[in-house]
Amino acid sequence: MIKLIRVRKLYKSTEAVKGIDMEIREGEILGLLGPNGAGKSTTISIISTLFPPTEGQVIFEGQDIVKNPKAIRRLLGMVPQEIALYPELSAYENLKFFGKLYGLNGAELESKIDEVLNIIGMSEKAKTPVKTYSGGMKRRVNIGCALLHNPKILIMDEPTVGIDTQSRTYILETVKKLNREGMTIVYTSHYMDEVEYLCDRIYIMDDGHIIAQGTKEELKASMTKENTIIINFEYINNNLVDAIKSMQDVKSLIVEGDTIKVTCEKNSNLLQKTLLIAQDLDCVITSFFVKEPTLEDVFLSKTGRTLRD
Ligand SMILES: Nc1ncnc2c1ncn2[C@@H]1O[C@H](COP(=O)(O)OP(=O)(O)OP(=O)(O)O)[C@@H](O)[C@H]1O
Repeated sequence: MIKLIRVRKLYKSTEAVKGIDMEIREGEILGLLGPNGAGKSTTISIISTLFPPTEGQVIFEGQDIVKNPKAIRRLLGMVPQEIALYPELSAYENLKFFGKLYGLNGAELESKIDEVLNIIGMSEKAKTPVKTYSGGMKRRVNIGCALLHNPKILIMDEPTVGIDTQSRTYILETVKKLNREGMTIVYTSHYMDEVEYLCDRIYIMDDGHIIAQGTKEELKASMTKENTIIINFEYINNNLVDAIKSMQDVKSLIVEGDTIKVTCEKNSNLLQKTLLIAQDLDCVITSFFVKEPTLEDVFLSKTGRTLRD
């Protein structure tokens, strides 16, 4: 649907995006995951034609939108990171203002505002000034403004930063629902769990580069040759710890209270062997599980840093 080809963006001396290739496919929720300053906002601003790249092409249905931004503008909804609302006006009045900017009027505008208020769950508070809303409610109205003109593609820049859990859940479910109804969504975040929950495919960005891409399953499978097993015992003794440590393929072992956390080579049958050792030493296991790698682990393995560093 949209292809970025060797896109680069310089702000004076800062190279924010360093020659990236990216594809957005029709009907998907695409995630851009990366820490602050990775280049996510710059990338989606270029896709939204807010400004052109310094170099590179952005192709939408055969047309280079760097040269012809109008080819995509009416089809895009952009939810900016900053709240862009008039605080003295109500949700209804803000939506009316933005709807008119999109060329909507009269009964069509009124019915669209009703529909959007319903989608964002703000019908009851529609007539109260925005300045009295919680952060989460403001974010929801911010999203509503981008939905008025029925965009085919919705681009969201960290839409859940600094809000309460209830609004966050509401926003995530709204994104899923919009996508189920056919909207293509580009979702940027530095929250790994949100991207993991929502997105079909993910690009992980860092320092202006794409450092990994794929479905979450592909990303996790590609990053690790290790498994982490967590075993809780009724009681741990030194013999048990020594016996587990001495097994081949054990890479690290951490004891925390009556819990042992073992990292080992993938497919090394360590869990079975550990269970046998515990049985031999009469150590009672109360529970155990194999920890799945997370997207945080992917980022860590590629950069040596956590997403929050
Ligand atoms: N208008 C600007 N002028 C100069 N430098 C900028 C400008 N906008 C962004 N940058 C720099 O470009 C780099 C990428 O920023 P960008 O906002 O695209 O990253 P991001 O991943 O979206 O992070 P954040 O979540 O903090 O916005 C950063 O080093 C940032 O300081």
